[in-house]
This record gives sequence, structure tokens and C-alpha cells, in this order.
Amino acid sequence: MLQATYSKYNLHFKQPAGTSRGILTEKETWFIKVWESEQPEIYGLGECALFRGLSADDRPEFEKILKETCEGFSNLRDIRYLQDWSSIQFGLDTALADLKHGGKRIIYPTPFTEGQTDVEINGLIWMGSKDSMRQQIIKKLDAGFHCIKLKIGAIDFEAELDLLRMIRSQFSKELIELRVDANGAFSPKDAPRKLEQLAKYDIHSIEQPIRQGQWEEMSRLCRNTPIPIALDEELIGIEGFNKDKLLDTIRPQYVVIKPSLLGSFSGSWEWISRSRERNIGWWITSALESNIGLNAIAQWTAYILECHPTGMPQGLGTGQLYTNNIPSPLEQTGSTIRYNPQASWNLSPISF
Ligand SMILES: O=C(O)CCC(=O)c1ccccc1C(=O)O
Repeated sequence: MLQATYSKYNLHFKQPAGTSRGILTEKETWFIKVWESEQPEIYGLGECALFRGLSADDRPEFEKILKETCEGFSNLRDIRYLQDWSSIQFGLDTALADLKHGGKRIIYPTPFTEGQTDVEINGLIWMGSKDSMRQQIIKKLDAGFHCIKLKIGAIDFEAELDLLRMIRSQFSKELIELRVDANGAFSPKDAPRKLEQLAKYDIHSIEQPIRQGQWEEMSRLCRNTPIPIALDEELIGIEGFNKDKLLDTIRPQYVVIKPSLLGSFSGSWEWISRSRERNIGWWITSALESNIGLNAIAQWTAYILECHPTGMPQGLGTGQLYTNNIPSPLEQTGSTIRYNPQASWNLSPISF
């Protein structure tokens, strides 16, 4: 009989992570474990990566639903009811796929999990003082990144423009692709002027320039913008035919796919396939998961890119943020993430 249980885990940031939504020092997450009662030593592990303030499932009943999911698991025929609970669906999908493949943290077996391919990623620059952002940028460039993404929209806009000017004075757009992520910080009124100013620095794309839920304003921005716009928060909680409606109304240049927030792998694939039909670009990003969730996202990304290569860096560069992450075979070297099948997991930090 299939069994399941869960456990809460608190991740601690090495450095406070600044975004226009505030500064993070800790991130809670939940692990889920599944096994056959005859063989408890072989189990699948997943991460229900609840993101407070961002996930559609940041609701008071979260733990109750997770608990009921685990308790009612053996006679659960249909887990589609979890479509409202993206992070639980993501954790359960991961754990079940892991169990199916023998409980070795192999979720999507591909050449990536054999260590034969890697995935190009962007380097992430958190918001901070101009000095701290400059130091982070230099570190990422030294590490070999060709694409960096800056969280913008909270420090003084002129200082942010200065940073972009500094980067561009040393590195052309052929050498470094610059992405920025405003996490909704601009007002619809200011956004056009801010986009014009940013455009001087050959910006590849801007994520979520204005807050989600303003389809008319966002649609207008996307029509006139000098910088391609990528939707991120905008996609959270949108289901079914509304996905088509959103893409047809806003017509963004890109969408950012976060599997733990967008209905796991199936919900994420719906966004990718619908975007592909409309010539809307996409990339896949982690959203502050531990290595358990990041591993699942990285493996799924490699699996999707095998059939649908885009040539674009993905946003999976969040693996080194925490002091107490779960030691894993994921390695970030240069500008890529890879899975080293010779390395091992150390799951001892997790207790069920
Ligand atoms: O932006 C990234 O690539 C990862 C970081 C991330 O998801 C995040 C972290 C803090 C606040 C908002 C977000 C977000 O972009 O959704």
C-alpha cells in the first residue's frame, strides 16, 4: 500500500535576498515522502515549495490539505483535485516520479541525469546597495556567466541605471545578456518612461514591470515597449481557458515558467505549449526551492529542452542561497547547472 508523510523545513539565506517585494532571510518549505508499505527503505521525495506571499496556495488550510493528502493517500485515485494547490501537486508529482524510478532522486531520466548534458542558466543579482550589487555583478562575471538578471525596482532608479551603465561600459550585449526583474515595482503611469530609460542599456527583457492583475495596462505596455516583457507573477493562479485568454489579451514577448507555482509539470507544460502556439518565448525558473525542488525542476527543464531547445539561459541559479540546503549532486559550474551522477545526496538534514 502506498504511504505518505510530510515535514516542514526552514531554509536560512546566507545573505539577505532583496527584491522589490522585501528582503528575505528565511524561507519555509515542506517535504513530502512516499513509499510502498512493503518496502519502506525505498522512498520518493518531493518538495511542496510554498512561497508565502506569492503562491496561490499561501492560504490558512495549506498544512491541513497537505496532511489530508498524506493521510488519504493510499485510496487517492485522483489527485487532480490538487490543481488548486500547486506546490503540493509539485511535491507529490516529484515524490511519485522519484519512487517510480527507484527512490534515487531521478525524476526525469535523460542524458542530463547521466551527467552528459548541462543547462545554461542566468546569474541572479539581488537588490541591495549599489556597492553590494556591483560586487555581486563582478562575482557573477568572474564566475563565467553570460547572462545576468538583476532584481530592480526598489533602490533609487538612478542608481539602478548607473549599475546597468557600469556593466555596459565594460561588456557589450554580445558578451553579457542583461535581464532585469522588477517584480511588479513600476506603476502603469511611470512604466513607459522607465522602460525607455532602461532600453539605453540593451536589456534583453524585463520581468513583470507592473503588478499582476492589470491586463489592460500590461497589454498596452507589451504593445509599445522598447524592451521585451516577460510575465511572471501574472501567470500564478490562472487556470484552464483563462491561460489562452491571458496570452491573447496581454500578448507578452515572454513568459517565465515556475513549476512549483504554476500547477507543477502539467500546468507548466500547458503554459509552454500555449505560448509556443503563439510565438511567445519562455524560460523555466526556480523560485527559491531547496535542492529537492530545484533538482526536480532542473531535470524537467532538461527533459523539455531536449525536445524544444530554445538556446536561451534558464533561471535555475538559486541553488547556492542557503546555509542549510540539502547536499545534492547538482553542481553550478561557470554558467551552467549539471547533475553529477557520481556525487551523492545527503538527506540527513530532513527528519520525518
Ligand atoms: O527571480 C528568480 O529567478 C528567483 C527568485 C524568485 O523567484 C523571487 C524571490 C523573491 C521574491 C520574488 C521572486 C520572484 O521572482 O518570484
